Amino acid sequence: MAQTTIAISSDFLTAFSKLPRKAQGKVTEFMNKFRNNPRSSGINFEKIHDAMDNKIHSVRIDDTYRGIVARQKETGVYLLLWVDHHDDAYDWARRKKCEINRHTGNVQVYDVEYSTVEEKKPAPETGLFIHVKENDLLELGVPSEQIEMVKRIETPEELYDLASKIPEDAFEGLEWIVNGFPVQEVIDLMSVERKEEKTQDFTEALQKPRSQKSFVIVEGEEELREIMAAPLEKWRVFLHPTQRAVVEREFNGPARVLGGAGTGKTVVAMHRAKWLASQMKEKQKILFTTFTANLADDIKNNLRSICKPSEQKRIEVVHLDGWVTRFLREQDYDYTIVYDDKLAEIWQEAIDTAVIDVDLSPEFFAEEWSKVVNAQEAYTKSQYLKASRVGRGTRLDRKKRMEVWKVFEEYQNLMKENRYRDIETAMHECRKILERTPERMKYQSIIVDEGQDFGMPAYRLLRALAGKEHQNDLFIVGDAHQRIYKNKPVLSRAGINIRGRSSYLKINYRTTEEIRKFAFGMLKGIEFDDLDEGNDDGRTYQSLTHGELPVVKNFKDAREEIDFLTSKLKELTESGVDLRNICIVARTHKLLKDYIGELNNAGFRTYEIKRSKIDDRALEGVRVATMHRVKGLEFQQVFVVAANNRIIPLTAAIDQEDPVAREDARTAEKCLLYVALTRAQEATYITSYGTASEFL
Ligand SMILES: Nc1ncnc2c1ncn2[C@@H]1O[C@H](COP(=O)(O)OP(=O)(O)OP(=O)(O)O)[C@@H](O)[C@H]1O
Repeated sequence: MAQTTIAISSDFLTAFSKLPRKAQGKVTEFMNKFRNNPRSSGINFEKIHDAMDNKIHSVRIDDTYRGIVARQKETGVYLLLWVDHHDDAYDWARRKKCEINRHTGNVQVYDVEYSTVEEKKPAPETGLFIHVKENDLLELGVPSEQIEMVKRIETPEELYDLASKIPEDAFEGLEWIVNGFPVQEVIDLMSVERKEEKTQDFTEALQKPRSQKSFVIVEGEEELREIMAAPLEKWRVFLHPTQRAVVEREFNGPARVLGGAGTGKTVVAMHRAKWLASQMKEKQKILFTTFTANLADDIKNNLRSICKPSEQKRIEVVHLDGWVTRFLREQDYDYTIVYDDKLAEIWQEAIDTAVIDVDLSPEFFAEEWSKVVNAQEAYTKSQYLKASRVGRGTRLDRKKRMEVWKVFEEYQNLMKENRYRDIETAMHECRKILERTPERMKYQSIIVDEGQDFGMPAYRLLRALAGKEHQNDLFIVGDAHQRIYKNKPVLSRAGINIRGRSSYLKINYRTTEEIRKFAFGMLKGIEFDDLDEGNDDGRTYQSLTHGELPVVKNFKDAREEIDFLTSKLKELTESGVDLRNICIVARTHKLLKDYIGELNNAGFRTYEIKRSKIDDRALEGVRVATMHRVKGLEFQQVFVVAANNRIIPLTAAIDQEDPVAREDARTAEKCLLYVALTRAQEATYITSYGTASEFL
């Protein structure tokens, strides 16, 4: 007797999630029984007589519910495909086939009724896929029985209506084509993991990454319990082949993964951490680091839900500033790291103290310090005088540079006197300590999320922390389109060579295609880097879902805007949307406070998302956050409010005397809007009053 393999499909989990809680309990109970012995008599494993596929059977959950299972007898594979009321489950099952695709080698579930009832008339000239050769459709994974049906599709809407009937992977390929991508490019994308040998053995076919996008093999009781506990958190179980290809790969050195908003970069980074941890030797450790503190906490929680305790204990998750502060404290380093307002005060004092012959603003000095001194470690006068100023817009001749240096000298003195450090100088000092003590603890692997926001000192520190280049040393995910802080890294200049180890994620799992396109439109005409020396045009990128276009509204005054907002919130709650899944996003904290006041007055409880606190969805209230704080998060509905002139872009942020810095700041403001809009899963509203933002 062949060994038994039990796998659950993604669709089964979706169907399961829709059952009443009591029925879910029964299904879970059944699943345990089934896992122990699918052949036991209590399972009531029955053939469905008029089913198209003789592998498809029903199983009895209770008097009301039935599960649908495909069995390949010879291999002992059981695939749990669906669960529903008796009649509905049978209806679903009758039309289905579960097969290994002859061309792609993966397991597919699809509808065959259409191909038998359709009249055999020629496909219309206007068919969306009339230009695609039959062989190419087969290569994309369209089952031969569905070729005729696909050729008859005339509009994108017709294609979307067939989503549940076409195999998931083939549907994805067809959607890429509808969105204008060349057929060959789509075939290449879809066959990322294609192996030549084809199989008719379900056990083998389930191992293909393309099958693992839709099926998970149940290994043990604990794993089954966890899958069933959060059936809609598909990211924990099903990875896209393009995601799996970077998660489970041995890289000979640093690797970089780019991808637009919502393409699963964080998901990939987390699975990568788990995968590395699962094969690590005793005492080896992984550092998983991000730019923002609240995201690090989120990641910590999510890792807990996918990792075994033995894996978890090898992964340290901390935002890099937090790591630096802790490390320096452990070294008895007697300095406090200071930010924004405090730093601005020190710069002003340094300018006031130094007697200089140039008229430049505190912002100029701060930027020059970061972009030239810290970026190139030009900490002495002679180094600064020689340092490259490429990327700075204000020209400084040697004489002016010497004047600027006087302020830098004062700045360094003041920082020393007050026992202060800016974070980038602190990172530099961490690295120096590490270099002096090479035997000190290093990380076997480092994973970086939000890689676009780290600067050069951060990457040099990470390079030092990972030690000499080695297998799987650094794994960096990021997206320059979401750069909202001032840093701009060039990995190669920090000693991180990713050549030949670079990938793109192309599917947006979060937002609708309509929101994605609208948000991406904000960035039109801007050139973005790839965190290294190349560009990233973000072009090959699409969403899996569709919905309404973003709603853009301008009001006479703030009162009218808030009335719209509160009436919309009422409408949404009445239609069943939970306020916890809605986020109101404003450009500044001051504005946010006004909205919180207004919302509270109107009877809405609010929950503000803060810097170092996760968005705890157990707590009630409509979410409110600044644009910076929503980075990395997601909500069903997003309202970007006060999208007014002088607020987006924020005058204070773009008011820079250096022309390059000013242009960068304008780009960062657009990126902020892009980030805010792409947090939405289903709908976005952008409201303004008075004169609307010039970006709209
Ligand atoms: N393989 C997958 N299956 C199902 N859902 C997925 C998958 N990969 C990602 N997702 C979902 O897509 C959404 C976006 O994922 P994630 O936050 O990792 O993307 P990201 O690229 O890091 O986004 P951003 O850069 O916008 O912060 C999340 O809801 C995540 O659960």
